[in-house]
Amino acid sequence: MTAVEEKFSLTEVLSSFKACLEKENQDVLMDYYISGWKGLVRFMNSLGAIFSFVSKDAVSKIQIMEAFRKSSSGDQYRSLQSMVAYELKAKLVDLNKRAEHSNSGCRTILRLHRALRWLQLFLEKLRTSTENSKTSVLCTEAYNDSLANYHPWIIRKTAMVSFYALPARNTFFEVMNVGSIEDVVTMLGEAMPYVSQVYDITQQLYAQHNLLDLP
Ligand SMILES: CCCCCCCC/C=C\CCCCCCCC(=O)N[C@@H](COP(=O)(O)O)[C@H](O)/C=C/CCCCCCCCCCCCC
Repeated sequence: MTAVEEKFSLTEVLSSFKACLEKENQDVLMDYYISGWKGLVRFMNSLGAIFSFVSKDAVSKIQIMEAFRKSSSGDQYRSLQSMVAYELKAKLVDLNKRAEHSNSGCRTILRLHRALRWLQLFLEKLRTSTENSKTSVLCTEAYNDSLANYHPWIIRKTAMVSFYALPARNTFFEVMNVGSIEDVVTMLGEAMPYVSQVYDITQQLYAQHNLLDLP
């Protein structure tokens, strides 16, 4: 690692999800949402090449959202709420089948939003796990209760196989770069409510606009 290369700390990554939440009106701010995902991808890349098929997909979705933010309509993508209002009003979302607007912001964020549910479940399982818990089992359970419901058979099988390559619980805690196991458990207990809040607000926003099944 070079001097300028920062060591990954899960605390900083999860703090992006806290920063996402705008105080006054509970808007979910896009730049922090993207920044949280970028940090998670960095973590996943540090786990080895076997997860590159997952990180490539996450990266391509992050890039779609960054491009929207940098475009001439960038202000409309300031928050998830403003994005939904703008794209729906301008008819920029394919509601029934992928066609003209195959990579709308709404559908792209929906994929990340579903993955956030996996993260929420997985981190909660890690937080409450015991010394003998297997990370592959925790990850599989979290995946089956979330993302797997949206993935075709081939992706599900590939994902399941890759979970066996996850490091052991202790190594996982070390890579998080937070401190002792007790420190990790405390940090997760403090940070996860913000991730859950971001998830819940997004879920409510998408439900309110019937966007939870975008193709
Ligand atoms: C220990 C603490 C930190 C944990 C940090 C984990 C870091 C996780 C980073 C990213 C998570 C995964 C993001 C995956 C996004 C998947 C979005 C998706 O569902 N895409 C599919 C649908 O997209 P469209 O085709 O409709 O555009 C796409 O088909 C998926 C392709 C890739 C396979 C996704 C498998 C997901 C497995 C999730 C578990 C990752 C395990 C990482 C273990 C740490």
